[in-house]
Amino acid sequence: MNLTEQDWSDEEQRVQEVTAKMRIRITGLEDQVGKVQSDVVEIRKHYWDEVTMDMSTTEDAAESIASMRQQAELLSERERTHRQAAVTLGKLKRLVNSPYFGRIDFMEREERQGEAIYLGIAAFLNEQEDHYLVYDWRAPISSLYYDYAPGEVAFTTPNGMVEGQMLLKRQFVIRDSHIQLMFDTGVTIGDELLKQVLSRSSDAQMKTIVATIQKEQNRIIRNDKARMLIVQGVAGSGKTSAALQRVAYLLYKHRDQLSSDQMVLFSPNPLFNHYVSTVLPELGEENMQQTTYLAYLERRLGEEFDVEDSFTQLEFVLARGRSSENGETAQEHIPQGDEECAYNARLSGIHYKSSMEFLAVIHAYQERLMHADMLFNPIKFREKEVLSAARLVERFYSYDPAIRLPNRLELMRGWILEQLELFAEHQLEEAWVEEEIELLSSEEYHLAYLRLRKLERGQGDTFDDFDQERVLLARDVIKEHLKPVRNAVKRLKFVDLIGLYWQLFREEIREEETMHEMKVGQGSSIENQWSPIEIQRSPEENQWSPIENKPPYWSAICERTLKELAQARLPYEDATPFLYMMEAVCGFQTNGAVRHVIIDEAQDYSPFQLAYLKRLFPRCRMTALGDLNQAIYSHASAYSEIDPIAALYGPEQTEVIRLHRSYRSTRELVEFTRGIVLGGDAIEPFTRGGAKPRVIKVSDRRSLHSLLAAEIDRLLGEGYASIAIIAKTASESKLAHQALEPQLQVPLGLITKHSPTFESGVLVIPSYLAKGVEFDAVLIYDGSRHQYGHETERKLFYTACTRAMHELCIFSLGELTGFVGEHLTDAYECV
Ligand SMILES: Nc1ncnc2c1ncn2[C@@H]1O[C@H](COP(=O)(O)OP(=O)(O)OP(=O)(O)O)[C@@H](O)[C@H]1O
Repeated sequence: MNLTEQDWSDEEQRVQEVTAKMRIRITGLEDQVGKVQSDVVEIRKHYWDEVTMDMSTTEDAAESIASMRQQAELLSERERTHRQAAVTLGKLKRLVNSPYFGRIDFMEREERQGEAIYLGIAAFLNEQEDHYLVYDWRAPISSLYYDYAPGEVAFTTPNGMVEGQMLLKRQFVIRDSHIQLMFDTGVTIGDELLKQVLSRSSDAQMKTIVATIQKEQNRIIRNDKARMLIVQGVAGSGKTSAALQRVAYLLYKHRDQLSSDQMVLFSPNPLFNHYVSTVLPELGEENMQQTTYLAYLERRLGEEFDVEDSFTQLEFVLARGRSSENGETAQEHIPQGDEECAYNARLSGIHYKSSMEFLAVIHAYQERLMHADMLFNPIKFREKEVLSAARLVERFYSYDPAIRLPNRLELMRGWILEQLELFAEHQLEEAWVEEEIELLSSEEYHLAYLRLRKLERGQGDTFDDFDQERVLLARDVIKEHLKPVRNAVKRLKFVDLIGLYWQLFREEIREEETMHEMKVGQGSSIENQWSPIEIQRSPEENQWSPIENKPPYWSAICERTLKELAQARLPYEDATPFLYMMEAVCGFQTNGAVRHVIIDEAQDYSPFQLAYLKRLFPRCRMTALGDLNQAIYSHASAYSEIDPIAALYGPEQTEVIRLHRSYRSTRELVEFTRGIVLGGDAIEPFTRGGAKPRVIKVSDRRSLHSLLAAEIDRLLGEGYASIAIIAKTASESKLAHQALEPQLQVPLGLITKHSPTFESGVLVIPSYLAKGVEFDAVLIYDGSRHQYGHETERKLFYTACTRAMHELCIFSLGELTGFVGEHLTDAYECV
């Protein structure tokens, strides 16, 4: 389809006309924003001058309040107008540079003439506001651009389906208000433009893809039906991109009911949060809430526990077989004997505690606690028991057994607070109270005296001041000292949650590990006490355990769990089950305000974690984006066969969309990386060509570092802006950074799990932190069999290699990893 000179000139003229109108609108809006801004300043400055305050009579007071309200309303109306005008101005300023990227000529059925529809990142109307010069890419009619080639087409509007013919489809690249590229296309979105976009240099921030959204990605973006939308997409297939455009789409479509703070994105790490944070603002939308699952766990459990993060857990798992990563030749270290047992036990524990089976165990346990086995911390005050744990248990089971656990605890809370009141009365004559009163300052005495006078008012002179004052002060002292206990009771700290979790693993506890040795603390408040009592049970009851099918290494799992708990440490695999059990007992915390939850890298969540999130956000729709080939954690993945995750809301409410085409990397890179994983044949490369990956074998670390430095120089010389040296672990990254930094002419960044952001340039990054992000060139620090030898490391290696957009180079200290099998010999160059 050849474009004529006339076409170019007509389109260029239209761009000039439209952008001229935009400029006029911008000038008008700038004036308006300036004026409203000064109105706001003026109103604020003279706020009280305009308000008449007179409280002498009821009428005057009412009038004063009305005048105050009027002034406040005026201010907030002006502020709102200012905000709206500023937002529109921002959008127009972005539009004027590149007003649109696509055109479709659509002729509705029964009509005789087509209409040219121009699509941009925001809508723009003519002066009379009765005709769109530019349509928003999210408008119903715009879906034609993404879903169809010219021919018979249809789109859905709130009033039903509209059918017709697409007569023309044209794509533009417009910069600085001039057309740079323009072509007509016969396919949905022409590959030419996409190729051009993808061959750009990568950035430390993700870009919007609205001009080149692919048909299958559009299905994700515009899906409005599924309660649970699961996307299984290969590396680089645009899952994150589609998810972000989806957020923008939903905010547009439901703009009257949905705001950005009702949408939450769960990212793999804080670095990623920063990486995606500019996409929505670029589209003129506010960012949704962004968090990580880890940050959530930390918020809920961090006060009481040292919660392990997922990266530390992963580092533990990856440490298999490596005792030293610092030496010239790292020693192969195979765990032996007890050490091996401990390693395997942890793996088995990680797997089991993340499974739906363990979730079912907690449900069964919850049922059990309705009738037996509940544990409480005794209520203590000044080292003495006010209420023993046995007394609390007795009280708990005296309530109607049909009452749910959280409601029963609610009743318990009220009862304990009453008991504390009675207890306080009995303390009035205690010697410690007298001692505390003597230590009070004269100011506190004086305050007590004033309060006493107030109490005595109107009661004659019958009081004995001295006695009354003493009682008053004593009450104050007791109240103050009991405050932490009362607060702890209000927060349900009398429930022995640690003991309850421990009880799940109790059978295997060895005799000599008595309760006393396991106490967490010795403080005087119930907050830091852990002293569960033994409950008298019949022998049959004692044998009860909710865990029927015990996983391998069960007794070692129990032992480890107990030891960690005793030190107030919560391994990552225990954090979610603990939280779930805690809420099953004390009541689930839910967030009903959030309407959309987007989970990126969903394959890294266990079925258990997703079940927890479902509970946490009961009114939300979920979008889960993942790739089983990038499941790097040892726990069961919610994405294994997609079954566990699909079962979450049931088949009627679930939709699965698969993306097979990879856009990030060149065809050569995809042809190589897909050979690393099993079933990789289904991964389709996009037709952007480049150099084959290179493999460089070295015999020692010294040559590794000098060859790496030379490769970095070469890549910088080629003009690549972002180059990552991907090491397997944090310690390997540190080692690489230390060795390479002195050899480079440019700054070398080191990314750790604490890094909040990253910039373009050259950096060293551990493999698991590179998830979700991309670089122009990737250098695998050591892709040897020694580093990537175990089957569980295959996906980590694949994830690292798939971060590259244009170039990939694998260095290997010794024999190359077996994941690059013989079938791939032709797919790379050996240097
Ligand atoms: N339709 C598109 N138009 C332009 N670029 C695209 C398109 N789809 C994807 N891309 C680009 O491909 C790259 C990979 O996209 P993205 O990070 O969203 O993929 P992903 O599936 O989340 O990857 P991974 O699972 O490997 O992290 C990005 O640079 C993105 O901009």
